[in-house]
Amino acid sequence: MKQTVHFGAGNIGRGFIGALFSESGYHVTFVDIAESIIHSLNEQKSYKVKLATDQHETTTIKNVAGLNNMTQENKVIEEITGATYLTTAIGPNILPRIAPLIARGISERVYQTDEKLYVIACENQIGATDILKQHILDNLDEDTKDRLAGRVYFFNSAVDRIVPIQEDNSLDVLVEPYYEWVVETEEEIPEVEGMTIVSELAPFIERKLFTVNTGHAVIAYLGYLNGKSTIDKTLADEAIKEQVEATLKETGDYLVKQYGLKADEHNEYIQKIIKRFKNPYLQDGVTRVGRAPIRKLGPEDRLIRPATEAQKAGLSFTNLAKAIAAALLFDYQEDEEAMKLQSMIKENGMAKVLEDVSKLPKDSDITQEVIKQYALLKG
Ligand SMILES: NC(=O)C1=CN([C@@H]2O[C@H](COP(=O)(O)OP(=O)(O)OC[C@H]3O[C@@H](n4cnc5c(N)ncnc54)[C@H](O)[C@@H]3O)[C@@H](O)[C@H]2O)C=CC1
Ligand SMILES: O=P(O)(O)OC[C@H]1O[C@](O)(CO)[C@@H](O)[C@@H]1O
Repeated sequence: MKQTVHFGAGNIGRGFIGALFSESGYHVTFVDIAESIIHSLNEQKSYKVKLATDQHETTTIKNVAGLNNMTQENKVIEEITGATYLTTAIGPNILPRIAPLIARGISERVYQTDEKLYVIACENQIGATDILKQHILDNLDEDTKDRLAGRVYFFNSAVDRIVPIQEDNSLDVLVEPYYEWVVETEEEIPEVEGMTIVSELAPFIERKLFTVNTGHAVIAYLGYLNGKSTIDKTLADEAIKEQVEATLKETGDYLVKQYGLKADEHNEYIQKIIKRFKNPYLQDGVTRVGRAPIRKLGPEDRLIRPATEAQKAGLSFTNLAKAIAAALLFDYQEDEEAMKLQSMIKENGMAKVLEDVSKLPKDSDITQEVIKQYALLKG
């Protein structure tokens, strides 16, 4: 049986990427630090993926196992030597932490076999695989680096499926029915059901990140500010829905201009995404979707990049500035980044935070607009 190794046995790992590999006839080894998940995977050897629909259609995912990357390093290395694919869905901030072990696996592998290994990071970040690749290269010696060509391939990708935090401790995962996994390559690669291959990822990942993720972030931060618990409940508020649409009009104007999209088709895409957000079965918490606001306020991420690109293109960014202001007001106590952001704002002021976190010059028009919107939102 073909083998794949997937780092991150969380919501997207089990509910999306690992499930697609299993359905495509692969044995999937999940690698994670959560011992309870690893234990359950090895005990049960299967789990269920349930669709968030009226019918709750359920699929059993088989041929799965788990390894702990902290306590079973040698076994992880062994699995990497025998795998066809190595994927991650672990969170962009964690990639540097798993790169040394992946590098050790690759170092063993390239001296044992000429079989090809395909590495794909499935994270909400532009160029996530490039970033992972660089961390892996930093952990390889020159001889090993020379052996990568023709043996180890790195492809960027965009992943789109809403998988909320799961209610109980079971391995089973509730997921939305929609999914899209786009992988950038011109190589002929072994087929994986549900994987779409493109030669240029930029339009796909920007369209997804600046529609699904920007829209989601606006709902999460405004929902949080207005005391709402979930995404669907927030969208039921007409004023917030209008604000989401106004923000997606701004990202849409940039995307249409940048990638020559057809405006009416893009509007349909926006409406389709908003319909996905309304799914009442997901019960997706605003605090999950708003998680890690420092990452989300990064210069290349879902709020800042569309604002800076809109500004460069002479387009409106007022609603994006309001979304950024709402993110700066996300003071959810259980979110480490939210707490850090709040103390940074308290200590240094907003303009300095936007300079440090978002790489926006203090006197930029976006910064000035965010400060204005922040005051309006705070009331
Ligand atoms: N949940 C969703 O709807 C979507 C998530 N994504 C992206 O997928 C990635 C994963 O997200 P989720 O699955 O939602 O997160 P999650 O929190 O459910 O899963 C992450 C997993 O990584 C594990 N992990 C954390 N640190 C680790 C370490 N040092 N070593 C090994 N394992 C470690 C955790 O134990 C957890 O099982 C993120 O980049 C996210 O942006 C992308 C599209 C959809
Ligand atoms: O996973 P992140 O980057 O923290 O952000 C949450 C976002 O990602 C998703 O999990 C799916 O793309 C959305 O639910 C949401 O837009």
